[in-house]
Amino acid sequence: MGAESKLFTYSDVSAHNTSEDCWVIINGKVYDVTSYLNDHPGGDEVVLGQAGKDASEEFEDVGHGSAARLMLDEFYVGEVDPSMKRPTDTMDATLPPTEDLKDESMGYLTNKFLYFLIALAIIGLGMGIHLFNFAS
Ligand code: HEM
Repeated sequence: MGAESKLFTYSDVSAHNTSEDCWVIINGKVYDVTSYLNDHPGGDEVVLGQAGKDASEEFEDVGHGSAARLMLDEFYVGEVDPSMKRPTDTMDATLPPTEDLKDESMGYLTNKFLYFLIALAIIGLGMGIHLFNFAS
């Protein structure tokens, strides 16, 4: 532990996603729970559903007691590289540009409508002058 902890990226961990090789991330720590799958009181399926992923929320939601928390040490293999962003964070980060694009296309349409109005006004003005000349 400590300074010697091994650092993994999210994609390193995601490669361990089977019942023969099952890693999960809980609160920034990486655990190899392969040997525990069959003994898990909540069943192997729920843990396998989180294999290779960040299971922090699921682990906390269940309200695991101190027995479960103490047990985690046994399976500890390292930490998630703190410089890495969670994949979901990266996905969220792509949302604003998509919104920007939408805004831009809206702006483009609004501009077209403005040009159309200006053209109408010029034609209207031309016709007005024409009619005025006729009248006088
Ligand atoms: C990966 C490390 C995990 C360990 C070491 C672990 C350990 C345990 C232990 C010891 C219990 C018995 C109750 C307690 O002490 O709190 C338990 C229950 C349970 N666990 Fe986990 N668990 C892990 C992950 C998960 C995950 C990721 C989920 C859900 C996605 C999960 C779902 C459950 C459920 C639903 C129960 C309740 C079972 C019941 O009371 O019938 N566990 N777990």
